[in-house]
Amino acid sequence: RATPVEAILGLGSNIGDLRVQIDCAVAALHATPGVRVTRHSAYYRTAPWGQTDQPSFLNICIAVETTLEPRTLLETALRVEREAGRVRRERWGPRIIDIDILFYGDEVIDEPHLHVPHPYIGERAFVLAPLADIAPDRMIGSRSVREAAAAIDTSGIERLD
Ligand SMILES: Nc1nc2nc(S)n(CCO)c2c(=O)[nH]1
Repeated sequence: RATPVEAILGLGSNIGDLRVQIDCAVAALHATPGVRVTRHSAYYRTAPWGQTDQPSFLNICIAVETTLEPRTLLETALRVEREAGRVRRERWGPRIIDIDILFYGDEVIDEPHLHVPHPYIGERAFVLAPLADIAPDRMIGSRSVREAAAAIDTSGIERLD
């Protein structure tokens, strides 16, 4: 596409050196032609959501300016996960790195493996907390990210300095 659009990505890791793997994934995304990282949230240590008998996660959100189409951005995220050594096993099991596309401009996309805005944003404190650092005024349904982050139980979320 000719004009860049802002996309918001969520990254998580709960195996290995969490911070190194998150930082390497961000660097790999930034090094991708057509992707420029413009904002980075704080790091959060977060209790596992979904399958809870696994190690806690490190989560962030980043904003990127991208000229890649949504499907190509998804393929880029999957490539970065593979290059970090991710082997897709259990659907919600532990992983070296997980990259979710949370928003792509204001587009609504419902295609196989590509659902944007990400369906669980409003229910996941591990997404809302870092998201509120970089996109507090984005809307999730009728609420802003800021409002949703203030309303959700963040007892399992720790902001790291
Ligand atoms: N705290 C936390 N729980 C999670 N459960 C899944 S699945 N994931 C992977 C992202 O969908 C996470 C995560 O990144 N953080």
